[in-house]
Amino acid sequence: MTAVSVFGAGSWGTALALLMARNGHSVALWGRQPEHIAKLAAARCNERYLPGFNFPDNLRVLADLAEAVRFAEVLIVAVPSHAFRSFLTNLTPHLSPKSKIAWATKGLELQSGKLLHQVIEDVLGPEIPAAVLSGPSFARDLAANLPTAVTVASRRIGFAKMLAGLLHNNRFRAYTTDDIIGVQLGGATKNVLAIAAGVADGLGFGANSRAALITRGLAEMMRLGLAMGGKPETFMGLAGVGDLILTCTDNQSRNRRFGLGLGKGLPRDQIVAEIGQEIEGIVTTKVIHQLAQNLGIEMPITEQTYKILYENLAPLDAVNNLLLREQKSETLAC
Ligand SMILES: NC(=O)C1=CN([C@@H]2O[C@H](COP(=O)(O)OP(=O)(O)OC[C@H]3O[C@@H](n4cnc5c(N)ncnc54)[C@H](OP(=O)(O)O)[C@@H]3O)[C@@H](O)[C@H]2O)C=CC1
Ligand SMILES: O=C(CO)COP(=O)(O)O
Repeated sequence: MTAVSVFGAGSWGTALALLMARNGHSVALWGRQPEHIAKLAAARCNERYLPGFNFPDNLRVLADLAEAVRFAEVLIVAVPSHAFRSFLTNLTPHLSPKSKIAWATKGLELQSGKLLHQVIEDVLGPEIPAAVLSGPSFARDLAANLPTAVTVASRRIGFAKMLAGLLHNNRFRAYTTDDIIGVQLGGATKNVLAIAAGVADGLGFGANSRAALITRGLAEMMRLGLAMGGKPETFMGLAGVGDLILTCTDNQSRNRRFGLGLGKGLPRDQIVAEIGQEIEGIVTTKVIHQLAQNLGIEMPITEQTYKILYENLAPLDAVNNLLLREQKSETLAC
């Protein structure tokens, strides 16, 4: 039995806390709003973000950050990417020399374009053991104990294995790798492509378009990922094509639903309000588009998604822009 603290009491933090508590570990789930945490404590369930799944006795909820850090050496961050650096800064004074940090956040830092392990190095230094968890995994499916497989990446493979061991059970497989860059870029880029897939479906373009978009989206993900130092096999694995397929094809995805709304012509504010949860791909589209420009990498689907989100391009015009591109070789373009 190991003590683990999970930070961020949204849908994903709650699902991960549930998983590890069900595995018999002693788990603390921290959230930033004392009123929200009081409701979780009273209901023994997260009615706001993950209704219908009761907390086991070995899952405690906390609103005190220092107490949550003291509770465990293994700390798992599940706050959105826009809050990542500020959250780490708040965490710093409470860490012990034995603290190990993992994150399940999918995204990059907007202002700097940095990967989140670089943000960890900036704020916590290079010595702290660090690992990322990613892959095709909707919070509700995990909470419902439906079979799920993910990837855990760390440059310290011993820590990756330890974390995978905390998560692993007969319904949840956690594979390990040292490709911390590829795993993060897969998880970030798929959210942009899920918005694009939603747009295509919202426009009523159907199954052929969706399959083409996923496949050419994977080519974009790989071009960027390889240029930034990720390994090809990572993009062909759970954290790459696995999560891309999941998020582009199932309406549990908030990024896909956001795109669906845009494709149907609904006002952006209305879609965001109706979803009522984090839509990481909105900010990530901006970051990935900037990275692609800086590195001179062709990412046409990302570019058109960027234009829809940030330059008011009509979704139909964005699709036409993609279809009207010059004819080219499929493999050379990758
Ligand atoms: N849901 C899923 O299926 C999966 C999500 N992820 C990733 O997990 C991350 C978290 O998303 P998810 O849980 O789904 O989002 P939700 O919208 O379900 O919850 C977001 C949570 O983050 C909290 N939060 C927001 N800002 C801050 C902050 N500044 N400091 C601390 N906490 C903050 C919110 O708190 P409050 O309620 O107080 O606003 C809320 O608890 C994202 O990067 C997402 O991509 C990864 C895999 C699966
Ligand atoms: O990352 C996820 C599943 O792997 C969740 O996707 P959304 O953030 O689009 O809901």
